[in-house]
Amino acid sequence: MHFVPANILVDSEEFNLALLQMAVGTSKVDNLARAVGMVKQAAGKGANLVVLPECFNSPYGTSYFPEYAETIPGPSTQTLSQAAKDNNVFLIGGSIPEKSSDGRLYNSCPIFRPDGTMVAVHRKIHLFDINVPGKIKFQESEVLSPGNTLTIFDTPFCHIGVGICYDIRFAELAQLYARKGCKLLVYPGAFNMTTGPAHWEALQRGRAIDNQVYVATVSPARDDSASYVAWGHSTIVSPWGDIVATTQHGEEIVVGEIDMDRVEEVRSMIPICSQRRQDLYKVIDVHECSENGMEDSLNFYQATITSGRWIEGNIETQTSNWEFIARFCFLSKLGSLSYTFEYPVSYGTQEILLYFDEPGQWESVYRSNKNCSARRSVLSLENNQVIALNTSNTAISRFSGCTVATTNGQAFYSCSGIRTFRSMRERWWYIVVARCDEPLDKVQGLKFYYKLHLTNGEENEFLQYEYSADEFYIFPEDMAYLVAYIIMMALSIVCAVILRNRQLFHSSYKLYMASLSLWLSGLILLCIAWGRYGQYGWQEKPTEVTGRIFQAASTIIFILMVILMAKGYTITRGRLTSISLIRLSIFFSLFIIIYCFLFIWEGLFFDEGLVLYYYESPPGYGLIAMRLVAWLWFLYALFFTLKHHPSKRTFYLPFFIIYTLWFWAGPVVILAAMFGMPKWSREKTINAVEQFVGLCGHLFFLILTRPQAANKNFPYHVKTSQIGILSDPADNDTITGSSTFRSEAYATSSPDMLLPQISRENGTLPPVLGFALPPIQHALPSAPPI
Ligand SMILES: O=C(O)CCC(=O)C(=O)O
Repeated sequence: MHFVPANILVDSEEFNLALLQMAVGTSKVDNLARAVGMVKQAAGKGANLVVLPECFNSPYGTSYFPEYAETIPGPSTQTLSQAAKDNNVFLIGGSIPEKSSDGRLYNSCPIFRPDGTMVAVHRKIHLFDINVPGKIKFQESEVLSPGNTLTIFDTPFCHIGVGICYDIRFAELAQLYARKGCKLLVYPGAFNMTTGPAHWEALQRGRAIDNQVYVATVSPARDDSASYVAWGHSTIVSPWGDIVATTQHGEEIVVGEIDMDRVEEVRSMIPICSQRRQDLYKVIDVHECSENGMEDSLNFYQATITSGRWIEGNIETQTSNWEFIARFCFLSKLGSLSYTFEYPVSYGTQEILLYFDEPGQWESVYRSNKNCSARRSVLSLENNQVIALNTSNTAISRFSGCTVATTNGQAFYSCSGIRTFRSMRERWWYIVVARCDEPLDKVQGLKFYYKLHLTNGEENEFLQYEYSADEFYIFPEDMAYLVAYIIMMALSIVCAVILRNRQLFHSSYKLYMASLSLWLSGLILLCIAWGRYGQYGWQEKPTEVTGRIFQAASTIIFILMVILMAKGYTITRGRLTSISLIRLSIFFSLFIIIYCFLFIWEGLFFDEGLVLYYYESPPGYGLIAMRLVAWLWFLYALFFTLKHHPSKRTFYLPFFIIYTLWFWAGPVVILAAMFGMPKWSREKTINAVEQFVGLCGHLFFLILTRPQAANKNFPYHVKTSQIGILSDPADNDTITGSSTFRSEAYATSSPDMLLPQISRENGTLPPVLGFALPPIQHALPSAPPI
């Protein structure tokens, strides 16, 4: 299996932590070699987790950072990755000056698993800018930029939160780490000879006692000749606040045992977690906070809000004790699910169940008749597919990150945690909340608030991080089409102006412009929706649906235009028969109604658990059928128009071929995608094809109707001002009747009356705005006077 939560390794209550208080010099190569040697020694001492100090590959100081900075991944992280792998240890790589792709510098801590994979990089969040007059002045922000994210990673032992040096002064960060389930906080640091003796140990013990977690700090060894003299004293403090292991300031490896039972013991003796007055104060991770945020988190509503890769909602059921809440497609070395759940303790133990897309898993339970226990039984506890949301110390509860809080006299479980997923191919995971141990005679249903954040890869991977893998590339696809459409819009406006000056700006061309504008507006909305989704992780459904409604309207108008032109409207005839108008009205009303049904169906009945595409629905099939009926109508109309006006075939032949392909391309690709394509590639493929088909439809129209002399297909040869004259309102209802233009209306043979601007020498129209209008093509018998 390629997609394992990181903590599937054998759970362990105790592990050995080694702090490498190493001497750092001016040679990066020597520093790296020294670090590798010390990692090996620490592993030899039985360490499972090894930590390097802040700035271990470069001297500490703002003047050194630009010179020593390198990219991540880069030479230093490659060396560390190999060291972690060679010694089979988790390795927290202290910190190194990092140069990012945009040229900014960060103080960054890379973290590695025992297989050498880099699982996270923590960029120092709080920059060390202080001024203690006469003692020390330091201004990291002169050269460094701050990181913007909290960093927690999974080990088989516990979740670990990471900060760098000055970060330890911020109690809120440590509180959030603890609330998110961390039982060990690690701070590579380099305090100095002023603040070191005064605060180093006190801060560390404070963070440990406040949060009842282990805290470890790791300093470089002291070098009195350096421009910045480090304090040393790397230390491990227990949740009780006592020193587990420490040292002086020389180079040394400090090893201490971390015992998870000690955390639970301290927490049960002094239960500050459950005594917290969250009704009076709260520490909030702002990235987790939507507009309503945590303030509403203890209110329970019937409604479920499911939006984007941040997913938030409240569920309360009367009888059901197994509720599907979200799905996500992972494809990365580092997918993650961060969760917050809150629910009344009186509801027993609710569990998170994680299913994946194998036949024996999701397919065997969703919409099946199995009861809750049978559905739960397909999951593997060893693979951490069940997370019991309570505070007990069993294997499935221990890492749930739950505490008990009391609000208005009612006790609530408040749980926050992270699970990681690694996946070599696109794989869906389905998240369910259930309560299967409930006695059958006393079904109470479920009641919980939830907030999930599902991500793929590293946070700086804008095109992937917030997107489910089935949605990768939709945003860049749409942006590329947007550029193409903006160019096409500009060209179309130029052509429209030329045609208008020539009095050839016909209704059919206006329909084209309307369709183009709607498509472009829809595309802009889609780009906004997908772009903001990628940036913030909240799917902007209303913007996206409005974009799609605009594009649906564009398609309907375009089909109307194509059928009208096939009927010869504005080309060989000036008006439509009343029967035609009635037929068109009925057909297009039906088209609009079916589109409305599609959007309503999608809003009300779309079943996320079945991974359907919105065309896989009765209205979706109805739309495909309508498109094919429209094509038959188009054929029929074209046949009669060509029969009566064969001279127009230079326009109608390419028109027929291109728009036949246009009518068929969408349905064929949609059906092929529905029946022959993996589910995770459908949405992006159909999106690309829909945009491409839309683009081709508009582009070919623009090409066929471009007002240039070289355009032999140009369809319009009657002025807009003459349509009224040429159409005889008294006449009705037949395609060949006098509602059609008389053939001479677009013939060269009546230049004086109909096309007075024609150059008498060569039969071409004079150029307008640099374009020359096409030559008149039809040499028909001389015209009777109108
Ligand atoms: O907070 C302090 O006193 C020292 C912090 C420091 O040295 C650092 O952030 O690198």
